[in-house]
Amino acid sequence: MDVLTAHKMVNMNFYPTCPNPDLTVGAGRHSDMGLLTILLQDGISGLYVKLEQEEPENEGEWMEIPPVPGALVINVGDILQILSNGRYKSAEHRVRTTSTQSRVSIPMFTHPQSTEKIGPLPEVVERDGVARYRELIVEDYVNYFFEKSRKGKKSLDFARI
Ligand SMILES: O=C(O)CCC(=O)C(=O)O
Ligand SMILES: [Fe+2]
Repeated sequence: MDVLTAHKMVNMNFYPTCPNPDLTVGAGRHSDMGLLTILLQDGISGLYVKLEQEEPENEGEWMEIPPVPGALVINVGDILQILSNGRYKSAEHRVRTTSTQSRVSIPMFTHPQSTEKIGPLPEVVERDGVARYRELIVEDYVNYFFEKSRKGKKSLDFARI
């Protein structure tokens, strides 16, 4: 792996109002698969990010990411976590709906080409003294990611040594 070419994909999400938001899943808890996600939210809140689990007092806590006019949300994805040997952690997030306002969001996902072989970058492995993820072909990770019903960040188990 010399140079990674980042591919981009833009999605548009529409979350209609739900009479009982507690009984609906807007977007279930997941991490994005790729490198970085650049997310534009409209003015309606609903996005939550799970706080890092290394801090035990925060275990299980979700933090709301309120929309800020003119601001973009940048999320780290699983493949960046693998490349950085775990230094950058992919952000587990979910979206809740509301009973009063529908919501639109536009994420732009970036990811390496599907034929690319990736793994923790050698410089980082040398520094850390250990590789925490194995080498894999991006396409295999993509397939695993979409085949498994994703529970939070479970899909990263595929790459973990
Ligand atoms: O609607 C949002 O704010 C986030 C959407 C999302 O997580 C995704 O499309 O992967
Ligand atoms: Fe997402």
